[in-house]
Amino acid sequence: MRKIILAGNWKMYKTQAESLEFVDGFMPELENTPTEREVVLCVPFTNLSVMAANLQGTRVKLGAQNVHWENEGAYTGEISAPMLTEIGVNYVVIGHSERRQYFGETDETVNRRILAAQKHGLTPILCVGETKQQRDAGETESHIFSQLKQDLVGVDQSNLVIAYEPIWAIGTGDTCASEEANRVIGLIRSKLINSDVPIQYGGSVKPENIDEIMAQSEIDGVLVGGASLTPKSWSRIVNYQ
Ligand SMILES: O=C(CO)COP(=O)(O)O
Repeated sequence: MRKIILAGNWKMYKTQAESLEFVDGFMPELENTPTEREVVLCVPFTNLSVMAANLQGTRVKLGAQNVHWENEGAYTGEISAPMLTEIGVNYVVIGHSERRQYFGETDETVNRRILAAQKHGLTPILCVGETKQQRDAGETESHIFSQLKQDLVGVDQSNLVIAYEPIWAIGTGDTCASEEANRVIGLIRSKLINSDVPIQYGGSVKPENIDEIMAQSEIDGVLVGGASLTPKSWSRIVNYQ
């Protein structure tokens, strides 16, 4: 049985005070969520400690949004895996398209970050996906296969989550049709050694489309940006039908 993982990616949103307000509003909504669904919040680094303290004893798992490959060193602005595990972080988003697009992340650095995360017991959420231009040129599959080939060198597939996030569907309201997301995710699965790796869909997931997305046979969860920021929409997502 593949694990179902519903993860919110808060990106660069919420102060500590706003995070705590979210927890107060959201936790009561989790009471009826089936226990086999893993619920994760990937929050800004500055909120990890306060969230760890406030989520203690709950079923919500904590995630970070990046990790460096060295344990320590002269890498201004970076955060290492031991720094995250000390706080109680379980998951880390790696290779998000925003990091690849704005911060020079390459498949080589993505691979190094995944290996470091796994070495320290963190579960990487590897993001892959194509641009609109690549999709229009019929290069969706070749691009994603190339990302997977490079990003997964030496990676332990028993402690891994993959998120398929078509870049053109992120933050645009333009969701990838759920059947198409299902098809691409099936193709991603066909390239893996371990076919039980949970594969999420991400890109304009909302209360209005979550039921249809989760009804797809290959989709094991979602990675959600905007709609994970309010208790109301996030609770509707984790409580999908
Ligand atoms: O990038 C995403 C999650 O990592 C998706 O963002 P949105 O849900 O806001 O489209």
